[in-house]
This record gives sequence, structure tokens and C-alpha cells, in this order.
Amino acid sequence: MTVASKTQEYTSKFKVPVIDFYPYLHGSQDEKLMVGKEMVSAMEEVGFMYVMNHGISQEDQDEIFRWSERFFKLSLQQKSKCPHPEKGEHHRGWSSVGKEKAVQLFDKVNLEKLKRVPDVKESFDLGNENNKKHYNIWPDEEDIPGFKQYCQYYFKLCDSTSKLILRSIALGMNLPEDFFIPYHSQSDNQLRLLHYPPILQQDLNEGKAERIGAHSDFGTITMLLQDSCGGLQVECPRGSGIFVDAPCIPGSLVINTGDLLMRWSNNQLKSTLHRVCAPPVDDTSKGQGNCISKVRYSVPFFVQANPTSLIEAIPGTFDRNHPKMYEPIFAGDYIDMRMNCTY
Ligand SMILES: O=C(O)CCC(=O)C(=O)O
Ligand SMILES: [Fe+2]
Repeated sequence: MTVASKTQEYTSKFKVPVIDFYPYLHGSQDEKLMVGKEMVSAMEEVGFMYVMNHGISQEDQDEIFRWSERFFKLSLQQKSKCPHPEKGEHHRGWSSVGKEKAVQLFDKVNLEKLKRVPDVKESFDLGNENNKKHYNIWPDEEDIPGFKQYCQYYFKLCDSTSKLILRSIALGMNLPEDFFIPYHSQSDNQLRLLHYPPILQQDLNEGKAERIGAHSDFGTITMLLQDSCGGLQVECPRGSGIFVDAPCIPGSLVINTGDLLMRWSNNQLKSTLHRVCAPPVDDTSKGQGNCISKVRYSVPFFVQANPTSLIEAIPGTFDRNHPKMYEPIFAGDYIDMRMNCTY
């Protein structure tokens, strides 16, 4: 069977599960537990899920996309006033197209090879305003009045939503509901605005450029808003090398397990490869030889444990038959090591 026909077969067979969070927010203890179990089984089997009725209103979702568009439409000179620092671990400010490359590898030789195919995206990253080490790097208020204020509000909104999601996952793992909360007390998360400019479809298809190459996320979980452009794909089944589409479901958050949570759960919860590839061709450029893809905007929120949290196998994820797979590690050391590979 060819890869193309296998992809077609898998796309119809395997789907990223859709979970309704409403019963967790408004239901009885039994209903909450049921949602937690659904989430945990999605994370065990696929590592990805769509979550509906998560509590972030449609208005707020639309508003963050509007701010993102406004930011990326600033002139180069205006965006250059808030540059991302050279070192990857201080993940704040504006990264121009080609600056960052999502990679899966840790060794330098392959890293350099992979970096030759650029990720055609630009991003703006921000974190908790209280983080003095990795301080935020904002554009000039006069260039985009209100941007900083809205981003800070949206960061807090995602942060409180993330705490509910973490509670639900803990329930689903038969842990005390607040198990993950002290490990995330510093809200050392990262909000990222992503803009994938239109690009020659041919370059994407021929592997001369990528939107975002196959990678897994580093932290505890990621909560992603995507626009209707398309192109997000998830490896499914995990380890198969086959990527199935994860199209936009309006209003949903796409939530996936990060590498640290996989390690923390002794591999019970899976962190899965995903990528953004060629979206459907923009109708306006059809038939002109060099097709231009649509523009894509997305807004991931990376939930990360406190840097000083010691991450070791969660009780209940190991026993005599399932020994611990990893050495304990500080969350901060792990995240910094992964971030420094991408710049
Ligand atoms: O743009 C997207 O939808 C995916 C972004 C992503 O996977 C990431 O930033 O880690
Ligand atoms: Fe990702």
C-alpha cells in the first residue's frame, strides 16, 4: 500500500477525539469524573483532543486573533523594536520568518541539516508578567495601543482555563483533583501568536519550505486555537509516520500532551508528533501556475510546570511490572534544554 493510500485509509479511520468540557464545568462529581476519564483516554491513545465548551468565549477567541493580525501587520521597523533574544530559552518577543525552527532532535549534526529547510512563520511570544528572568518584550505601546493589555488579559484567561483542564486530567488519572496545581503555581506558561504568511504551495509540497515541521511540544499540555485555514496534522496512529488532518472545529481548543507530561506519567499519556503543512490552495490564485497558499493564524498556549518542580513518575503510573522509565528532572532544566535547540 502506498503512503498516499494509507494516509487516506487512516484519515477515515483515525480521528482526533472531540470532548465536551461542559459537564466538567457545570456537572456533578460523577460527570466531572467522566470528562476526566475521556480526556485521559484521548491522551493515552492519541495524545490530542478537541475540547468544546472550555469556557473561553467566542468573543475572546475572535479578539485575540484580531490583535494577532494587527501585530503582524505592523511594519518591520515597528516589530523590530521587540526582538526575540538570541538565546532560545528566553522565549519572548517577535521572531521574524525563518528565525525559529521546530525540531525534534537534540544532536547538533542533524539539527543543522534540519534547519536548512526553513519554517515559514513569524511569532510573538509572551509569558507571565511576573517572570523577572524571562521578562516580556513588548512592542511600543504607541505603535499598537491596547495590545499589551489584551494579551495580558488573554494570558490570564488561558491560565485559569488550563488549571481546570489539569484538574480534570488528575481526576481521570485517579489522582487528587488538585494534584498538578502546586506544580503550576507560578503560571510560568507561554502564549504564542503565530502568523504563517502566504507561501508558494509548490515550495511546501516539494519540501523546500515548511510551515512548521513535525515536532512534539515540550511542556505539560498545549491549548491551541487555530483559524479556518487548515494544514494542522497529527501523527495517528502514533509512531506510524502517517499524519491525519486536524481541521478547525469552530470554537474548539486543540489540546495535546507535552513531552514533560509524558515523562511525568511514565509514558502513560502520549506526546504526539504534529506539524503544519500545505493547506488547501487559496481560490484566488488557482490556475495561475504558482499557487499561493492561504495565510494561517494560530494561538498556542503552552502550559509549563514551575522551573523548580521536580518531575518524577506520578504515583499510580509505575509498579513492579511497569518500572520507572526516567530519572527525575527539574522542569526548568528540561524546558531550557529543549528551547535552546530551536534557535
Ligand atoms: O499553528 C499551529 O496550529 C500549530 C503550532 C504548533 O504546533 C506549535 O507552535 O507548537
Ligand atoms: Fe506544537
